[in-house]
Amino acid sequence: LPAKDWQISDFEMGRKLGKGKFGKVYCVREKRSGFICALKVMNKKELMTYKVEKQFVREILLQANVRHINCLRLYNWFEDDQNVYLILEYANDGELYQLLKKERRFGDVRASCYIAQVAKGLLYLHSKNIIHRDLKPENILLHFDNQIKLSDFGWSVYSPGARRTTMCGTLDYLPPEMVEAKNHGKTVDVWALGILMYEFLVGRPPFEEENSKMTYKRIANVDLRIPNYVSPDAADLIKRLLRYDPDKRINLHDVLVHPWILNNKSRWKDLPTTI
Ligand SMILES: COc1ccc(/C=N/Nc2[nH]nc(C)c2C(=O)Nc2cccc(NC(C)=O)c2)cc1
Repeated sequence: LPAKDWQISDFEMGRKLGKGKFGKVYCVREKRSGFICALKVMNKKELMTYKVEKQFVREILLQANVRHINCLRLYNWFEDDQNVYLILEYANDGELYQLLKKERRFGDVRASCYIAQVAKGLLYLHSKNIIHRDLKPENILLHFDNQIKLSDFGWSVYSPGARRTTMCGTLDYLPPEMVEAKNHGKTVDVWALGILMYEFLVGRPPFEEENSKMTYKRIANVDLRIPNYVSPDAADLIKRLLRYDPDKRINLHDVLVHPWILNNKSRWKDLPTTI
């Protein structure tokens, strides 16, 4: 990363955007240039207790080299005695999760607009041998004009021979090969794209159960139930994404030319931008 040493006094602190897993995020303005960005402040002691320094280093190394319209930029980072700071791209409309909660579920036009951009972001990451591995509405940020930004690369891995890690938080997005602790590759993100698409259209992930044993079971059996209000094209793509066998899952290039994407593309420009 460029040598320029940043420090907290280089920034005017704006509103607190929210609390991430290991730190707080603020909207800030860089004093000299007036540039608006997001500053993620992570307490060093906390990082130590949670033993996530490795994850933090990984987040920096991976995201610093990521340059794609659908991936949130990490411009730089710096530290002082108490904290480490990530200087991140600012996405105006925040977590997609909030919009999904508000709307309950998305129609085909909005869902396909977002799924196409997530697929493009994943294609780019996979082309750089980065597997995201933690795709979920909370990790997707919205910018003007319904622009999607994949964020939170703390769980991503560089090498294709991805190490199996225990997932904190939701199990809903785990594919069978992770549930059965087999080795896994980029196709874990294709499975997660299927979960995300189902959640956009139905308002909840497909294998959600009140306890994790049940969720595991339903994932391992790909016990998929698609409500009949889901359009046939959408149902077809969901089934092609949520294939048990990773090698049988549709690839991300074919997602972008699937009828559900092509038939809705012309109406993306008419989508109201989230206020
Ligand atoms: C509470 O309403 C909100 C509306 C918009 C935002 C915008 N966040 N934008 C961001 N740009 N770059 C980064 C990194 C972020 C970010 O982390 N936002 C964030 C962090 C933690 C929680 C939330 N919460 C929500 C609702 O978006 C957003 C944040 C909060």
